[in-house]
Amino acid sequence: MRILGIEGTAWAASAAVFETDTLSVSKARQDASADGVFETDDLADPSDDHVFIETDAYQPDSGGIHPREAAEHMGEQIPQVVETAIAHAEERAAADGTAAPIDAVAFSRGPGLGPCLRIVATAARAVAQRFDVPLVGVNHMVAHLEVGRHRSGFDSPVCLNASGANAHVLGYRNGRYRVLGETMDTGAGNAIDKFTRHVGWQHPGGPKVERHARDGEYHPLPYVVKGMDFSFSGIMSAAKQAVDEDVPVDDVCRGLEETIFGMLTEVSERALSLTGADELVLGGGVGQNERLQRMLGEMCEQRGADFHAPENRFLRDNAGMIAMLGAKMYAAGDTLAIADSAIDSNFRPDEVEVRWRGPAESVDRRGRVETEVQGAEATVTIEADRVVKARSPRSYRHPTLDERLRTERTRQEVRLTSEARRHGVPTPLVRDVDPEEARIVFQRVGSADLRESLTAESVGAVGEHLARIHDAGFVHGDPTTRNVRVGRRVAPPDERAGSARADGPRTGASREQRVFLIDFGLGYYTGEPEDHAMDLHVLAQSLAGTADDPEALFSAACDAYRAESGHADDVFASLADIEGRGRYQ
Ligand SMILES: C[C@@H](O)[C@H](NC(=O)OP(=O)(O)OC[C@H]1O[C@@H](n2cnc3c(N)ncnc32)[C@H](O)[C@@H]1O)C(=O)O
Ligand SMILES: Nc1ncnc2c1ncn2[C@@H]1O[C@H](COP(=O)(O)OP(=O)(O)OP(=O)(O)O)[C@@H](O)[C@H]1O
Ligand SMILES: [Fe+2]
Repeated sequence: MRILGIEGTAWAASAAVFETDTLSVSKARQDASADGVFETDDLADPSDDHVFIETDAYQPDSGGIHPREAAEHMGEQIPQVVETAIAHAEERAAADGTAAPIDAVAFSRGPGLGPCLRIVATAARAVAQRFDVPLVGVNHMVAHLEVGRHRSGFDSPVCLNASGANAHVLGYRNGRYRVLGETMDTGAGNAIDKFTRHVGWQHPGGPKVERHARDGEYHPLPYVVKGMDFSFSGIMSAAKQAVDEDVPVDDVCRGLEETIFGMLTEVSERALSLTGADELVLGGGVGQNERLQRMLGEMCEQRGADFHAPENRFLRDNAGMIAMLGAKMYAAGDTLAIADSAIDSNFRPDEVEVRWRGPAESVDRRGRVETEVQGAEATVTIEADRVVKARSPRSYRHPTLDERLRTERTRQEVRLTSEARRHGVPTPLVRDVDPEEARIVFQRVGSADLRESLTAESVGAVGEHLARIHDAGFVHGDPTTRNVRVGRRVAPPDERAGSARADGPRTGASREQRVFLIDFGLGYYTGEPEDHAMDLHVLAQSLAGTADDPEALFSAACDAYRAESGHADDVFASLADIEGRGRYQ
């Protein structure tokens, strides 16, 4: 199969030809499910794919990307890169004797700058008509992560996308890519580029920051991770201020890399831990950064996961990834009529109905029985009646930042775990603490993580508990389905009358579950409705990553929250605001 791809969401006027035999993989799997025989040896290697990419980059004279100039660039360059790619496809077809040079045309449908996208879509429609082949509308963000999955051969990895206008962690489940965590403000590259504009360096800033960071000493900047979400705006203001106050620019660049990439690595590790996945792929232009790749590689190695970063030509915006995903979509019958091929400049990756992956595939690998849990931050050893949680050093992080995060979070976890209990929220008792070693001994609670016991009752209890701690003036910071333990409630003695065993069958309220909040390491004191709403947002995202009916469960949590909270209206107003934030400007 040979597919023509066209990309032009912002800066890269790009066209590509992707030719593959590997799509027989999914066909081989389907055949195997029919007759039960599946020979992996029969599969072609993705590195045997033939990929030709022709790109003309838009380079602003000064400042950042100007939408009008970018569109002018697309208008001038797209026809020419497309003709070059078509000529290449025709040569390939002549060489191997195929009648048609291409089987389909794939184009970036969004997200991106509207005027640029329209030029790309018009070009794609024209080529589809000229060769009388189907049109495939590709989500650019999903292409950024599928290219890594395809090249790595991984089954169902967690995907970190670090591009210019975006930054998010995703995993596939139940027919869609689920956003497990994302930036609450700008994209990773845009944040860096804003800083370099302030310093007076030419766009794009990423490679310059990388060069300068090599000679710099780490300069501390604010580190903001909330569950698997994160924010860059505070870091950027602090970085600009630092250069204005004569901190050497090389040191600020080093601080930026250590902080931003430390955060992206941490949230990736959280996503691996939440889902139980043991594969990570990287996508996006910022992914070309060597320090980021090293951090992710080191983190994965330490937890026994596999990591893959595709080559740079597939990381930055390129039509190769569009053609590659286009091929998968085409093979799955996912084509567009010209009349339905409108662009979507806010096209989110979780809106895409994924037809090229099987329903049985999932990033979520649950149900393993473990006595030692490799959490995102800590190793947790589970004993008969206690658990030992040790935040071991993370060698991917700068040692100063690592030391600070481990001690602060250990102290905070102990303080807030106890404080929540004082407000009537079930939490494990703290039996021992060693802040120097970042080690806590807790009472063992519950019989399963919430993700293995997802009912409206248990998720509702989480909503109620969150409302209580929020009214008490603090947040949990990471209320995912792994940070809640569920167990049968042990009835008080008077309810036990007539029952020989404390855990035997009983009636009424005594059969209720007890729902414990654990892992308060990211919690902090705050009365801001927006911070409280973030807890609910983190819960909603983790339900989307682990539950089959996330909406119903989340609404159970919201109902219980409303019933318990003294300021629910403000919190839900902020939540609507957080969820409605467009992040593709
Ligand atoms: C919607 C689409 O147009 C957009 N594409 C995009 O932003 O281009 P991309 O090629 O994925 O990423 C460009 C960004 O990647 C950064 N970048 C490039 N090389 C870098 C490096 N070595 N270190 C850090 N950042 C780097 C640039 O500074 C720039 O901000 C997106 O995918 O979000
Ligand atoms: N007190 C406890 N009782 C029973 N199980 C526990 C307890 N504390 C932790 N666990 C188990 O260990 C797992 C990891 O614990 P915890 O979330 O505290 O570590 P972590 O490294 O912070 O993980 P993450 O950051 O991925 O949430 C939990 O999901 C739970 O299964
Ligand atoms: Fe991109």
